[in-house]
Amino acid sequence: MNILAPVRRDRVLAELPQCLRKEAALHGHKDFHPRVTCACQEHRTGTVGFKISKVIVVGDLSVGKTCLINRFCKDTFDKNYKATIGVDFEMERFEVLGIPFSLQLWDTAGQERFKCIASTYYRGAQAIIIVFNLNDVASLEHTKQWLADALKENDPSSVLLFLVGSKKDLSTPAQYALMEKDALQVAQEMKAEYWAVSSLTGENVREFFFRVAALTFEANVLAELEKSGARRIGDVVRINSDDSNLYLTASKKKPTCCP
Ligand SMILES: Nc1nc2c(ncn2[C@@H]2O[C@H](COP(=O)(O)OP(=O)(O)OP(=O)(O)O)[C@@H](O)[C@H]2O)c(=O)[nH]1
Ligand SMILES: [Mg+2]
Repeated sequence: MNILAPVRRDRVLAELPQCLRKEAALHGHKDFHPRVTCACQEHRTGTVGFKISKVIVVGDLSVGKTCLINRFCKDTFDKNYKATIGVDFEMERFEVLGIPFSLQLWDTAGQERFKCIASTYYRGAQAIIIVFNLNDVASLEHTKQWLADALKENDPSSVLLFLVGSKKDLSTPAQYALMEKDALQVAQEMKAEYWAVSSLTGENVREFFFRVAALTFEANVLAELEKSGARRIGDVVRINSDDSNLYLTASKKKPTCCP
């Protein structure tokens, strides 16, 4: 996909999409961070609009990673299982608060024999999506190992984590409620945001990826502002030759709306 192609109208985010469950959310704020909104209004988002953020999708074989990506990116669903061999990826271009923002979604293989090829692509992720099957408790238990492997190649302090239960259409409300209890606990332990989706019906798929795009964008802009802030603070000049202790930052230009 051409990175310079115009953003589809249904990939435009003007507001922060909400989390699924407050108990396991990366944050429960209703709106984007005020510094982010302000930076976007003033087009002070640095390199964010030109960057592509890497998102990796991991989890047991056949939990539905490929179907999840295909439902969002192509709006298709294949009921036949075709194992992913190694990795595959899709590009998705968004516009968040008026700024172009691209996600590269890496679909990795869950099968043990392809895992070592797939794991070489884990590095440099800004978000990790760990998928399990809502109808298979073992796949939930394995998510901790998938996370540990993915974190070996990434910075745990800056990467965003999402725990996603798939195939929601196959569980009854009672079965779902039981599984959700365990899944919320795992998500809290991992410090991941919890979602439950169905690629067959499309339930929550778009909402989930919008949330991933929005939170990754927000984290990117905040990091960019911190970097530019650090540069300004380091850039000092002495303004009074009589007082050797008096220093002032070089940039006197005040932002118009930032706190
Ligand atoms: N009913 C139902 N079936 C699903 C859903 N998502 C995936 N499946 C089915 O589950 C099987 C595996 O789906 P994939 O998306 O290929 O699984 P995967 O996690 O990519 O598997 P690997 O590539 O081997 O790691 C396929 O037969 C899909 O049709 C869903 O939401 N509901
Ligand atoms: Mg696959």
